[in-house]
Amino acid sequence: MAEMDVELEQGLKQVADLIQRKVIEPSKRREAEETELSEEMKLQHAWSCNIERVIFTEAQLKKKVKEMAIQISKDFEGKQLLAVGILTGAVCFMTDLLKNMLIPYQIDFMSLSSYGKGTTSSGSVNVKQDLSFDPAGKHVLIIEDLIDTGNTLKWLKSYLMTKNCASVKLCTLLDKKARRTETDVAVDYVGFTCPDEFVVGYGMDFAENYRCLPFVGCLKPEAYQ
Ligand SMILES: O=P(O)(O)OC[C@H]1O[C@H](OP(=O)(O)OP(=O)(O)O)[C@H](O)[C@@H]1O
Ligand code: HPA
Repeated sequence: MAEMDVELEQGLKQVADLIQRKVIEPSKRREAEETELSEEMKLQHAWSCNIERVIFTEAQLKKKVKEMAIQISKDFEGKQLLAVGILTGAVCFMTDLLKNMLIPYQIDFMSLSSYGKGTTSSGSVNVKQDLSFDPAGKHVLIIEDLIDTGNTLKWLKSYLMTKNCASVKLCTLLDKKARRTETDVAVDYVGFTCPDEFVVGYGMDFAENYRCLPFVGCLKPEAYQ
């Protein structure tokens, strides 16, 4: 069995054991059965054992995303909005953001990568999947989970400029300002400034894991080894 599968298996056993031993209260078990997992149970989630610290809780994310959706809806009112999500990290943020929008929009995706399995940018952007239709004439809103060096965004903005879009704006949930090397790229909507740590959860990964966590946190050093 792969190392991560063993960890997952162990995590699930821990949760089952806590329920069996009634460490988790019956009322909370009922909540879990009704699909609204309690905060404690979420922290017991299989991969949460590798989390050193929760940086943004689910409640904080929910509130911020709603505020952002309202602001964006006001700014794009009356415009043909095309929301372009950058796979894969932005999926959780994007779906929550769009669910809270008050105006109509179209959706498309691009898949880009510059991190691979590590925690540092390779510096070059790899297009794994391009837009599926022509964005010409549309007001494009790029939706990112996180801006780190700014390399991906700089490349993306100049790429979309060649497509005759009416405008190109950028929205990100997290901005790691301290790590920016591309300082001349404007970010139009930012959820939170992110500490200079490698973060996971709410769509963000380390080697494709942890995207499923409902909060944003940083990993224990041993989880990288
Ligand atoms: O500002 P930068 O240094 O360019 O980093 C930001 C990019 O890195 C992350 O994607 P990643 O390559 O990790 O792919 P993923 O979304 O599939 O996890 C993130 O979603 C951004 O697209
Ligand atoms: N977490 C996940 N993916 C990333 C990060 C991060 O902190 N920085 C750039 N890509």
